[in-house]
Amino acid sequence: MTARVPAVGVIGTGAVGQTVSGAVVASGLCDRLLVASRTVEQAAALADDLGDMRAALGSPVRPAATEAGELRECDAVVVAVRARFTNTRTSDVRMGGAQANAPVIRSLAEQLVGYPGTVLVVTNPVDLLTRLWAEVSGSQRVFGIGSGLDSVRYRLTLARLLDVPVGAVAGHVIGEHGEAAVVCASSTTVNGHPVPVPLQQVRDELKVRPGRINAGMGRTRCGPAGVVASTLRLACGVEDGATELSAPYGKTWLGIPVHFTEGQPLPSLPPLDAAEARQLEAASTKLRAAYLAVRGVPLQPLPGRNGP
Ligand SMILES: NC(=O)c1ccc[n+]([C@@H]2O[C@H](COP(=O)([O-])OP(=O)(O)OC[C@H]3O[C@@H](n4cnc5c(N)ncnc54)[C@H](O)[C@@H]3O)[C@@H](O)[C@H]2O)c1
Repeated sequence: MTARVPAVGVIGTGAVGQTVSGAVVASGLCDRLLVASRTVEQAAALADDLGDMRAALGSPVRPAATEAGELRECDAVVVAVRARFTNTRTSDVRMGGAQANAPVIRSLAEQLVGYPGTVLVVTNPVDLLTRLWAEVSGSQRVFGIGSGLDSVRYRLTLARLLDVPVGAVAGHVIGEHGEAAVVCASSTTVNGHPVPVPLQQVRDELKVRPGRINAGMGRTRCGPAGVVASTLRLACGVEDGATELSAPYGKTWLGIPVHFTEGQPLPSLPPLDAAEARQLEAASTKLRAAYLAVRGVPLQPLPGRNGP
């Protein structure tokens, strides 16, 4: 196993990009952390701030600002960009970013065509935009962060409802990172034993939790950053294990468990009961249709230099 990864890149210096970068510096994952954003000023500012963190912690990670196209030398690149738009949706909220974010993802993926490292896409709607990045760039190791966060929230919620330690709970949320998420209750265990899952209470919490975090502090950032940081460790071969990632499945891309051994990914679907299998098929149908619209979004000039 690799002790420390040579270089990791982060594109986007907003809430998620900042928190991911801070987690990488604090954890000492890599030798160099290269950050890029819409403007060089944003990237330079984050690199300076991370430099302060590095000095305070004595971290080995050396941060530097760069441009997205220069990230080829990195072992892994995290994509946490967001176009400037106002999301007016009250349901299926993540889909609200499809038309605005697709041209940005397409443009960045074109700058990294054939990139051989791992790409972790965070930008929503993540299942569609991960697929878009993979198809535009032709890269083979492209995964989306989303179902891993849903699964962490599921295990936390179930542990609270059943009054057991979270580490005792094993279970997945797969499918779409959004309204069509599938809670794999039938294969969920506590200390290795099947348990009755209070599904409605779980679904209610999964639905309101992101909105509650957003309402309280503007954006969700620590949860996604934690999932990105742990996935970087798996994908870069620092440790073996599994997490739920958006990856090719059947005729679309959606969240499924992926097991990494020395950085090599192996997707594997958990056993599903009939209702869960139907829900997964519905998610797949929804994402296939939604992707057609995203793929048709033409490349537009990048947004101006004002704003986030
Ligand atoms: N998948 C998940 O689990 C999950 C969780 C939280 C957030 N998200 C998504 O992650 C994305 C980022 O969220 P955020 O809160 O950090 O957004 P944010 O608005 O705080 O930051 C977005 C960043 O992207 C940068 N950016 C915009 N256009 C760019 C371009 N062309 N090139 C480079 N950088 C560019 C902006 O300058 C800004 O630094 C959003 O789409 C959000 O919905 C996903």
